[in-house]
Amino acid sequence: MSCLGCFDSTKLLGNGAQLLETGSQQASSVLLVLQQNPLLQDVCATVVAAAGAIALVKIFRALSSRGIVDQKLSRKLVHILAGPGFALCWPLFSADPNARFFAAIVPCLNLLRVLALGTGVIDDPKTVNAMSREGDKSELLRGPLYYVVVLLGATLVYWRESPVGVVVFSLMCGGDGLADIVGRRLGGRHKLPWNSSKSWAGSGAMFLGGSSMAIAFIAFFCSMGYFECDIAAMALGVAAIAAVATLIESLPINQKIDDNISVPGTVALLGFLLRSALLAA
Ligand SMILES: Nc1ccn([C@@H]2O[C@H](COP(=O)(O)OP(=O)(O)OP(=O)(O)O)[C@@H](O)[C@H]2O)c(=O)n1
Ligand SMILES: C/C(=C\CO)CCC[C@H](C)CCC[C@H](C)CCCC(C)C
Repeated sequence: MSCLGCFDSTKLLGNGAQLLETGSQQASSVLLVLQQNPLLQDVCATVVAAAGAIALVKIFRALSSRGIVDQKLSRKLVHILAGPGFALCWPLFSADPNARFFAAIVPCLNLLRVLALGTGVIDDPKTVNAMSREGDKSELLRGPLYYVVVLLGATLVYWRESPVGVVVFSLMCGGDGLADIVGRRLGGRHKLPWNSSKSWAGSGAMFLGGSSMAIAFIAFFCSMGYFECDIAAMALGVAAIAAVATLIESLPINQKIDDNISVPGTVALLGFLLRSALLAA
């Protein structure tokens, strides 16, 4: 009896393998065209990063508006993920000296978005909730605004040429972001003697999270050939900077100076002073 419902699994696998081969050939030819056309490559990379930014915020807008993720946690997760997510797009851009200006378009667009949301030009309470502590749109004109400006600065000033830029966003995103999440949950009674609103657990998370993200990204960028580095010397330099930035973040000053200013500012200053350690060949 012929089995009408049966299928030739061998033929199906063969077709699948053929499809995969065709797809990879097409992908290779697209990559070849992009490599031969830096302008097109940078435009495509900008579109990918911009789309990623939109997707990230939309995901946490949906999660926080459905109550799946607490609003404060949503804000911190966007804070932790946006910066490294953006930096992971940097290798998509060409080696052209103007590539950084294309990459800078992404934080610029988000700067405009944050300004429009924070001033009410765009009325989108759910997105405001995903990026604010209490849902007050004017809050976006502080932390989130400074955050995007820092990413813009790291892109234009440091780009893929200096590990200082990596340390700047790593300590702002992976450090300060994690300090909040860990500190709120594990901070408990072990508060800092000089700041009862912050804890050893939070500061420990800031140091470990920020320095780990920085070392990981610098090792990645070194492997991409963006800059030479002696991993041991670089790790020491990162640890020293992370320790000072952690101390600054722990001070009771964030009512006067936002952490998204004090932490990156400290790193930029120390990075300049320690640039030889970070770039030791
Ligand atoms: N070193 C730290 C940092 C934060 N926290 C915990 O995280 C909460 C929020 O920390 P803070 O940095 O003040 O958060 P925000 O200012 O809201 O966050 P952002 O830096 O994004 O402005 C603190 O109240 C505290 O419970 C902590 O225990 N130890
Ligand atoms: C709530 C935030 C900070 C408060 O401390 C973070 C605000 C995030 C910005 C609105 C979005 C920034 C997007 C990046 C510039 C690009 C990300 C791209 C990537 C592919 C996710």
